Amino acid sequence: MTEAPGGVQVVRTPEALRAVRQGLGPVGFVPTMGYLHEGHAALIRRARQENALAVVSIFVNPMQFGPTDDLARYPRDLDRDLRVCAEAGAQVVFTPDAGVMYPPGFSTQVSLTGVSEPLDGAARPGHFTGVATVVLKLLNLVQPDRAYFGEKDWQQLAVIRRMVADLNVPVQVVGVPTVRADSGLALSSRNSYLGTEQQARATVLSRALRAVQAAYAAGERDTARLEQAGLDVLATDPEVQPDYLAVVPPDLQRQPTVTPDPLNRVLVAARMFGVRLIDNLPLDPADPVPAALPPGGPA
Ligand SMILES: Nc1ncnc2c1ncn2[C@@H]1O[C@H](COP(=O)(O)OP(=O)(O)OP(=O)(O)O)[C@@H](O)[C@H]1O
Ligand SMILES: CC(C)(CO)[C@@H](O)C(=O)[O-]
Ligand code: BAL
Repeated sequence: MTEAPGGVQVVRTPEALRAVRQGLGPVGFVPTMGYLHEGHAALIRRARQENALAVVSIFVNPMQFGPTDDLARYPRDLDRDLRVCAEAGAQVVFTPDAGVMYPPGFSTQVSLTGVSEPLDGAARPGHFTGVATVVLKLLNLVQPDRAYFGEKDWQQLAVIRRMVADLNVPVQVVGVPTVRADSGLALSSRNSYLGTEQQARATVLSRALRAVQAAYAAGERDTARLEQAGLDVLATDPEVQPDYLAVVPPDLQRQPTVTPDPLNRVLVAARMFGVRLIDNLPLDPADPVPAALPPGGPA
């Protein structure tokens, strides 16, 4: 165990983690892949506010990357991350090596059907198996009372809620609203691949989502026509290569028409300048996400 500037304890093994975790009050846990930004800081601050101890993990999980994904070039800066963690109030950072998480002989995978299948599940085969497997391992290692995930990764949040409910994992999953730049661009570690001008162009994603919200507010209830309102905006920039733009109910299974539900969502994934970006918004901006009705359905 080492102590970084700001008083954060850095631990790299399950044994050291168990030692710092022992005997303390409620633990809030924020799993991340590092290269932290204000979106991560919002999760960490919330974890610290609601718990005695805030633990952050930083682990670029190879299992959730496909063979053509950006594992090798994924941005990393541990010193800067430790400063963000300290400023946001984290007391412990768990940053294991891949060999600690996946020692020789590792053979287990956690796979979900249903909520993990459409959208990013279809676009990134195996991705949610990698996410579910590592998140269950991290939850077992940290044993938090609450775990915090961003709504920016809406489908991931739904997958984790489903897994936690299905496998009786004793943790409360907390979703945290997406933090955006003033331009509307959702903050994301992968934005660092883009220059300033390219980030300005990438606001086309959130503008497309808002066009769908506007069509819904104007009374449109046909899923394909709602989606077309967003696709028309994406088509204004020839750089955009959409993977999907989809209007979905809480279980993420697309239906021909929309039935009112506060968890209806519009999600987009697209490649721009060689970078894959995702974003989502509620279909009706007047709908807050109800605490008792999580994405993925009631537990
Ligand atoms: N803008 C944001 N607002 C709120 N939470 C966020 C935001 N961006 C990421 N998160 C959340 O932070 C956690 C860790 O995410 P991760 O480390 O993959 O960051 P990321 O910015 O989403 O990276 P990437 O660019 O790889 O998608 C996840 O629960 C994710 O949903
Ligand atoms: C939840 C997570 C840390 C699992 O590797 C990752 O998918 C992420 O950062 O969103
Ligand atoms: N935030 C999602 C992590 C990934 O794209 O692998």
